[in-house]
Amino acid sequence: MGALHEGHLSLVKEARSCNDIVIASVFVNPTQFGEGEDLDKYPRQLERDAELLGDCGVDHIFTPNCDDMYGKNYGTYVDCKCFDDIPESIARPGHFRGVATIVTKLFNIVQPTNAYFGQKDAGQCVLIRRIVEDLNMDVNVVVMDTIRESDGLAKSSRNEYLSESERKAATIIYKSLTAAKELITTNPSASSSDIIDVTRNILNSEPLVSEIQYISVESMSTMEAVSQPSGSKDGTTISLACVVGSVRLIDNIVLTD
Ligand SMILES: Nc1ncnc2c1ncn2[C@@H]1O[C@H](COP(=O)(O)OP(=O)(O)OP(=O)(O)O)[C@@H](O)[C@H]1O
Ligand SMILES: CC(C)(CO)[C@@H](O)C(=O)[O-]
Ligand code: BAL
Repeated sequence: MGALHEGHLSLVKEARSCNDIVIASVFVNPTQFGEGEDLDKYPRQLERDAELLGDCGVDHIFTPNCDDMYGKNYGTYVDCKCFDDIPESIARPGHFRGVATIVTKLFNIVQPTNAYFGQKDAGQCVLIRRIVEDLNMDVNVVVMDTIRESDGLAKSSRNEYLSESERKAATIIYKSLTAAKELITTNPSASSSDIIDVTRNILNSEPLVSEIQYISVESMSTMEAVSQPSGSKDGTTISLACVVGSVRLIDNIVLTD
């Protein structure tokens, strides 16, 4: 969606090193924003983005406007029902419908061999793999690790909204996730509810965390909640969404592979 940072550029660089032609899309997709969310204030800096993408050797930048993507009579949406109950979907109703729709449109327009996404948006990655499978799309989905600031905060375009004190406070997110990882490392049979309690207590220790929307331990391949990571046949992640000051941030880390 633009306002590019090293997280986005890591996807572009990997694409550049593995493909003949690289196309980057920059589009702030209105259908994935709910009412009262930050669609209008989302940072838009196309000139700077184009320079950064050029420096990474991108061949083409696709920057449609809203009318190009959703004309007057637009009426088709991709709705992945099995995603309705995951916490990010409950926190942002309609979000994944917007994501599934725009990604389907981008895939149809660009017809990529490989498409690159970031693990930071864990639910999005699982959703995209799901629509590719369900709708028989001939695209290889590649998921890249989350790129972080030196203090652990996941890079995000929304970090720009944080004041100085909120930016410092936001480091609690990664601290709380690494504490969860430590617990499962020292006690492999820990239950998800114990892991979530540890994470929640650490987040609650930071006064600038004004709301915890969810903390969940889930299967990495389906995003379904698991009650005990060691009992899961899949790898598991812990994901959370919280509000620092008035800025909503998400993050996740792998608990078990
Ligand atoms: N820190 C990061 N590390 C790796 N990939 C990332 C990172 N941040 C974003 N991405 C990936 O870049 C792609 C485009 O993301 P998008 O344009 O929505 O940016 P964003 O930084 O996730 O925005 P925001 O966090 O403000 O929602 C997505 O696949 C996303 O997962
Ligand atoms: C789905 C997406 C990757 C399409 O560019 C983007 O809109 C995003 O990260 O939400
Ligand atoms: N990558 C997530 C975009 C969003 O928050 O809408």
